[in-house]
Amino acid sequence: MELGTHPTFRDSADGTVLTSARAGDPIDRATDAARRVVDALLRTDRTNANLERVTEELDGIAEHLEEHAPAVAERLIDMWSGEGVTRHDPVTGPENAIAPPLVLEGRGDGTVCGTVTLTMAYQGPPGHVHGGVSALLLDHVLGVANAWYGRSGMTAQLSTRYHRPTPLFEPLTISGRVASVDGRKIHAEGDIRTADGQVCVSVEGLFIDKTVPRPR
Ligand SMILES: CCCCCCCC/C=C\CCCCCCCC(=O)SCCNC(=O)CCNC(=O)[C@H](O)C(C)(C)COP(=O)(O)OP(=O)(O)OC[C@H]1O[C@@H](n2cnc3c(N)ncnc32)[C@H](O)[C@@H]1OP(=O)(O)O
Repeated sequence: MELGTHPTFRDSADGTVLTSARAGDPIDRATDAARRVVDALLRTDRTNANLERVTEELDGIAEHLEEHAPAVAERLIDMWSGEGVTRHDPVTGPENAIAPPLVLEGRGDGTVCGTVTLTMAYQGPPGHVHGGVSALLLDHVLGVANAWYGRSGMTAQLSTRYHRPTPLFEPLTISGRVASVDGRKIHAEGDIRTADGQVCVSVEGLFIDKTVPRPR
């Protein structure tokens, strides 16, 4: 999706979903299964006697997928075309097992937001979200907020304030918006809140309008 075709708050309805739907496609179902494996590996008994067999089976699955994979250069072109843009990123991408995945909606006031519950794979301090993961989520949400506003840019600076530990296993609302634009400089801000509205993390980001060419 080129930015020119990306929905903005001026021409799209409040509540427009800005991320790719997690569909029933085989790739989305396989990626969901991979997320489940990551979580189960973190939770399973460390002395589970079947871990050798688990390793062999997972290696077998990886080998099968690799045998059916086109060259990286080819995939890099294909994944940046059409809806691909929002299918593979590490925050909202339904095809990326690293992504929670976060679903984002655009609001009529220019804000984008989404709710997500993070599990063990995203842990930093005991029972809480890793600070780098919070920064990753917010960086991306600000990027999508820029697109919803009608601009796009590279992150030049992301100032992050951690107000209180961010809980795992609880719904978190992540939101972002453009605060101001000054030529090529896009100032955006956002935060992560608990269900009762407590701010855990807030960010201010400076994005510089610059188009990085996509592989062709
Ligand atoms: C991504 C777009 C996708 C669009 C698709 C739309 C669909 C929407 C769907 C989904 C959204 C996806 C959302 C993704 C979000 C993720 C974003 C990232 O992860 S980005 C990767 C991490 N960031 C980098 O790798 C940057 C590395 N740095 C650079 O490339 C350059 O330094 C860059 C582009 C930031 C600036 O370089 P220069 O050469 O273009 O511009 P100069 O002249 O240096 O700066 C311009 C002005 O900005 C100031 N400036 C630059 N960097 C600054 C800084 N760090 N702090 C303060 N000011 C800075 C300068 O002082 C200058 O100001 P004066 O015009 O003189 O007033």
